[in-house]
Amino acid sequence: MKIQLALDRLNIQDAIKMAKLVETEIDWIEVGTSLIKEFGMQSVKEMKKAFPYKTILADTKTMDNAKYELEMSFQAGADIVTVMGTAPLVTIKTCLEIAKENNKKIMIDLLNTSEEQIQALLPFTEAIFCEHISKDEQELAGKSNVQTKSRLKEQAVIEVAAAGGITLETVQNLVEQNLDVAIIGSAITKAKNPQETAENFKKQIGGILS
Ligand SMILES: O=C(CO)[C@H](O)[C@H](O)COP(=O)(O)O
Repeated sequence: MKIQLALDRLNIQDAIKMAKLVETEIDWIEVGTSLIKEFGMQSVKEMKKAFPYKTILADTKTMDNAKYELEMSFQAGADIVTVMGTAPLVTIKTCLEIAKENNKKIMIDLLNTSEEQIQALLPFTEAIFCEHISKDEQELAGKSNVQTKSRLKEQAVIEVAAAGGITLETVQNLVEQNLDVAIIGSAITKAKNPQETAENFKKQIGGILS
């Protein structure tokens, strides 16, 4: 399982510093929606410049304007861009086309996506699917990833990620389900010792698989 470091609610320089601290323990770097909203595509450009050999995910959470938003993100240096599963199918299909033209990928964020829509999306096997519990659901409705039981891998040959409040304790649940990407934000970025925490995540994931 890969670790995607989610960088949110930081300025660009602090986000780069955080990623440098844990660079060797993580696989992909996510430029979080909050950075993109606050600093625009500059945040993606600077992250790619600082980490040219890492996979950079731009968490644009695209809902519309697929061609414009994806081309802009890929030009800025993103390797993967997110689109919401609740977006119209034509938007998601266009995201896939633009990603293919650029030899890049998309991640479909399934936050609040109906079962019917998920079934319509499963044939898009080139995409990565993300089971996501939002900040508001975590903080205001008491949901956590320890409850996530993804059925996606039983239904299609796809890469599946999980996001939302993942901790050293709850990551085991994802490993046991054979998920492909653990998206981890605050458990690392807000830790007293981010480097040690990232190392522990890596050990935890590696330890269970070996
Ligand atoms: O997409 C996000 C917020 O919308 C975050 O990337 C995701 O929730 C991971 O961060 P954390 O581990 O802090 O929940």
